Amino acid sequence: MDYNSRRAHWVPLPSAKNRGLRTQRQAKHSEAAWGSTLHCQQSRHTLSFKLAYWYLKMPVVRALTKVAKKGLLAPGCGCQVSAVAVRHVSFSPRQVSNASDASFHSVSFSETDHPKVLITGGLGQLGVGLAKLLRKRYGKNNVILSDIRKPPTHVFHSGPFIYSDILDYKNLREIVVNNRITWLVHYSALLSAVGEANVALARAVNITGLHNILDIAAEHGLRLFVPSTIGAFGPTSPRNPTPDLCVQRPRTIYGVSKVHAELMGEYYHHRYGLDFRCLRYPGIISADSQPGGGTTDYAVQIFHDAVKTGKFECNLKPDTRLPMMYIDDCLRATLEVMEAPAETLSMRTYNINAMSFTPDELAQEVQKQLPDLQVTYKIDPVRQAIADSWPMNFDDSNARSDWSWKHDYDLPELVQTMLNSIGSESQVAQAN
Ligand SMILES: NC(=O)C1=CN([C@@H]2O[C@H](COP(=O)(O)OP(=O)(O)OC[C@H]3O[C@@H](n4cnc5c(N)ncnc54)[C@H](O)[C@@H]3O)[C@@H](O)[C@H]2O)C=CC1
Ligand SMILES: CC(=O)[C@H](N)C(=O)O
Repeated sequence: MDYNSRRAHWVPLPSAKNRGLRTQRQAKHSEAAWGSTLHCQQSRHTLSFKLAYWYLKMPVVRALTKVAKKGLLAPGCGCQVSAVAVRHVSFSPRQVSNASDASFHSVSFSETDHPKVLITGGLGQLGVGLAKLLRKRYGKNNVILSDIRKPPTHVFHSGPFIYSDILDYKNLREIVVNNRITWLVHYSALLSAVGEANVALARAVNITGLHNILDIAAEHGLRLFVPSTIGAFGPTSPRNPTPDLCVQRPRTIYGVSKVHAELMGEYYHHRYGLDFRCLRYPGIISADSQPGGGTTDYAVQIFHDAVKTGKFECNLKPDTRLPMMYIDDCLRATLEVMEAPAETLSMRTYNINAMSFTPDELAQEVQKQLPDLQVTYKIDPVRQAIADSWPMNFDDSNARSDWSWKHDYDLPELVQTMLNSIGSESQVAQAN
């Protein structure tokens, strides 16, 4: 499906004619200039010229180039320059033409049935759980977790793990090529609160890193999943509920980087046929993995503190309403949207939702199970300002109608599941 849908969605370069060119000779020069502009734009990325050299040296690509050149230089029949020829000769999001991708990296139907998945930033709150789910479905060795951190022993022994820094383009490409990756799940990011504490790093990881990912995915014909977030909206967005399409003016570097990711992914989809898929996650709540420095982290911490100490100090005001989701729903949604036939996706970026609550409502639900829990409030002004600019309720009707998204966990099930899980963990810890 991938390769065919890429072809179907592929949008050609503006033809020489459209760019107001008169002769084929000019057309040829213009194509070269267009290509070199792209190359110049990429000049900050190391290896660009080396790769262009490598590309020209490859015999099959060279042959394709010849054929394409013939197309461009064909006698003046009045025909428009062939889109395919243009694509073969000069065009690439980074440095390798899509034509060569089609020849060397196209995803066959059988590979699509059993994707070979790479997860970046896989040691955070969500990656290990996603790897577990995908490995169940596609086989242990078909899902590679990666991160820049050292994996804990149980993760290291649970399936393939590899070091990958998304800021290192060459390292990423090597992993994708050597492991014949067909799907890329891009989880690396700095979340909202840590992002505000280190804007330069957040910009590098969330924006420059994403550029590497997009180019790798486009060059190698990968299906690419990049999560977005409720944080991609801001104070001028409608907040109750927030639809898929509306004003997006976030006030955090995290939110800005995620809007950038949504737009770049959709642009690459329309421009190069990249099979980009994106879900805007609410705050995700999980028992056996810790959140990585976000605004919604309180909704995880309350469970641990309730079980361990019976006391919880909340860093958001009691009436701060935010959309939330249990991790199993989030991971299943990710799998479902990745498996959804392309024709069911009327959009490439969808809101998904499950529930919406305030710290006070969450505390009351926990107190139904643990009546002695004491909750106090000590507001973190940074997190509070962020939360006040985010959606209170999320409209995910498009996901529900297009690819049948449906959540399983509401607030009572979430609380019960979290307490059971953390309770049994702490019993095991005490027994040891
Ligand atoms: N957890 C949540 O509530 C939500 C998460 N998301 C998105 O889902 C994705 C995964 O989220 P989490 O697992 O919660 O994030 P996390 O913060 O727990 O994990 C992110 C991972 O990225 C890694 N990383 C940082 N710099 C890197 C680099 N240069 N190269 C490779 N990896 C690097 C970190 O080591 C970390 O393990 C993120 O993109 C996040 O924005 C979106 C909405 C909600
Ligand atoms: C909702 C998110 O994207 C994340 N959990 C955060 O709070 O930053």
